[in-house]
Amino acid sequence: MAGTGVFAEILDGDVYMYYADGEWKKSSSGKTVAIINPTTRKTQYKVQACTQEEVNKAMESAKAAQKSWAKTPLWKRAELLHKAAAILKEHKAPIAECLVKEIAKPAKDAVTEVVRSGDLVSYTAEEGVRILGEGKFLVSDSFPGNERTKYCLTSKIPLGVILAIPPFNYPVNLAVSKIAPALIAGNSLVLKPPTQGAVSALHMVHCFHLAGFPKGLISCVTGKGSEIGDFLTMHPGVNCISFTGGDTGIAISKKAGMIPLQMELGGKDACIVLEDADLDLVASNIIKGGFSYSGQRCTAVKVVLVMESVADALVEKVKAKIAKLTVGPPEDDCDITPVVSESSANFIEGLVKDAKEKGATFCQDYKRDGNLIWPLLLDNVRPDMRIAWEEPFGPVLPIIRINSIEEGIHHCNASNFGLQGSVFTKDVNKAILISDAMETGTVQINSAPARGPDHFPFQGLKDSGIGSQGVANSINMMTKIKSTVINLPTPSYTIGNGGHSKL
Ligand SMILES: NC(=O)C1=CN([C@@H]2O[C@H](COP(=O)(O)OP(=O)(O)OC[C@H]3O[C@@H](n4cnc5c(N)ncnc54)[C@H](OP(=O)(O)O)[C@@H]3O)[C@@H](O)[C@H]2O)C=CC1
Ligand SMILES: O=C(O)[C@H](O)COP(=O)(O)O
Repeated sequence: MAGTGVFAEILDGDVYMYYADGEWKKSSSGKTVAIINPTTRKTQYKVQACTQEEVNKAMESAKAAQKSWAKTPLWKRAELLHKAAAILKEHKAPIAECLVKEIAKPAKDAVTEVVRSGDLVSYTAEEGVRILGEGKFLVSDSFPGNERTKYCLTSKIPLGVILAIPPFNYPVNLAVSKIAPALIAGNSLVLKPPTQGAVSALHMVHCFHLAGFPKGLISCVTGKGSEIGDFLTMHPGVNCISFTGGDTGIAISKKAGMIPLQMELGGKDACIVLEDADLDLVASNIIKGGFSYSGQRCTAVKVVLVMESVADALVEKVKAKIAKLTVGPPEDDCDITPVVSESSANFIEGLVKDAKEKGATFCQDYKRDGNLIWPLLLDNVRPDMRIAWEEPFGPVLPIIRINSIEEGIHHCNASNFGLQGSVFTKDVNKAILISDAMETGTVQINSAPARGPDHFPFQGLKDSGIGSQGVANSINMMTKIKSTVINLPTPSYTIGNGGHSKL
C-alpha cells in the first residue's frame, strides 16, 4: 500500500515529505498542498508546500553532488540506474495505487506506467553507456587550406543541474524520462512533480533513494507550480529545463535564462482518413487514440478529418465501439474515468456547449457526473467551433468531414500545434506524401499517434515544443560537446616520409 512498508519513511502523519540532501523532510513553511482525488473529489493526500529557501538549498546540494557524480565511472552510474529500475518495478503496486487515487488512471494502465518507467530507466542506462562511451575524432586537413596538424577529440560532458517538470498525466513515466537521461549523463536533478501526481512521483523518487544514489544528486520539491514555478524556472542554479505540460511551457521559455530547454507541450493531433482506408482499423485506432485515459494524452487523436464518402460508415463503426466503453471509477479499471479536476471538466463542457450552439451533430447524449464525462463523438464539426482547434484533454472527439486530401492537410497545418498526426490509407505512396506535407513532429501511418516505444524520437513543432525527447535525444540534449585539440608541430604523415619533417 502507498505510504506503508518501505514507503513509510516518506510520510509524516498524513503529509508526504519532500526529498532533499538524501533525506525526507518537512517544509518549514508549515503549509501543505491538498491533492484531490478526481473520483471522490475529496482530499486524498497532502504534500509539503516547499519554501524558496528550501529550493535554494536543494539547488546548492544538487550543484555540489553533480561535481563528484560527473567523475563517477559511467558503468557505475548505469549500475545504480539498473538498480533503481528494478526497485521501481518491484514496487509497482503501491505506486500504481497512487496513480489511481491522484489522477484517476485506470488500474491496469497505472501498473503499465510504472513497469514502462522501470524499462525506460534500464534502457536509458544501456543507451547511455553506448552514447556517452563514444566521442569523435576529427582531422584538420579535411577543411580547405589546412594541413593535418590538428587532431580534435570530442566527448560529451554534463550540463550541471537539470530542472525536471512533468505533467499530471504521466507523473512517473514523464519524470523518469527526464531523471534517467540526466543522471546517466552525469547531471544532478531537481524534480518539481505535478501537484496531481506528486505522491506517485514521491514514491518513485524513494525507489531512487533506496537504490543508493549520492546525497543531493536527486531532489524532489513539492508545491503548486503557480507558487514556486517561477522561482524554480528562473533560478540561477538551473543549467537546463526539461518540461512537459501545457501552455505554461511557452511562458517558461520566455522567462528562462540562456540555458537549453526541452519542451513537450500540447497537441491537436489530427487523424486523416482517406477513402481507401481500412475503416475497422481506423475505428479501433480512434477509440484507442481518442479515448484511452479519457483523452488526457498529449498524443490523443484530437480531431478526425475524414473523406465525406466514407464518413457515415466510419462514424457508425466508432459509435458502435464507443457504446462498448465502460465508464466509471479507475479502481474498476473502467475505460473512461473521471478527468483530473473539476476545472478541467468545466473546460471540456465549455467546448461541448460551444459545439452544440454552433450545430455539431451529437452522436451520443452529453452526460457528466462530477468529473466523470461520458465519451462523446461530435460529427459535422466546422472550423468555426472551438473544438476544431482546442485540445479538450477529455473524452470528446470532433469529426470534420473533408472533400479532399488538401483540405485535411490544410486543417492540420492551420493549427498552432504540431505534435503528431496520423494518416490512414492503403496507398503507402500517398501516405508518404501526406506525411511530408503535415507540419507535425511525427506522422503515424495506419496507427493512432503515440509517444512510445520510449526510445523513439518524440518532438513537436510550433507551440508543441522545443527540442526532441526519446531516450537517445534526451541524453544528447542533457550534455554538451567538449573538444580537445592536439596541435602537432608539423603536419602528420611527414616523418620518415621523404625528409619533410622539421623534428
Ligand atoms: N507533449 C507532451 O509530451 C505532453 C503535453 N501535455 C500537455 O500538458 C497539458 C496538461 O498537463 P498539465 O499537467 O495540466 O499541464 P500544466 O502545464 O498545467 O502543468 C505541467 C507542470 O507544470 C507545473 N507548473 C504549473 N505552473 C508552473 C509555473 N509557473 N512554472 C513552472 N511550472 C509550473 C505544474 O505543476 P502543478 O501541477 O503544481 O500546477 C506541472 O508540474 C496539456 O496541454 C497537454 O497537451 C501533457 C503531457 C504530455
Ligand atoms: O503525456 C503524454 O500524453 C504522452 O507523452 C503521450 O504518451 P503516450 O503516447 O505513450 O500515451
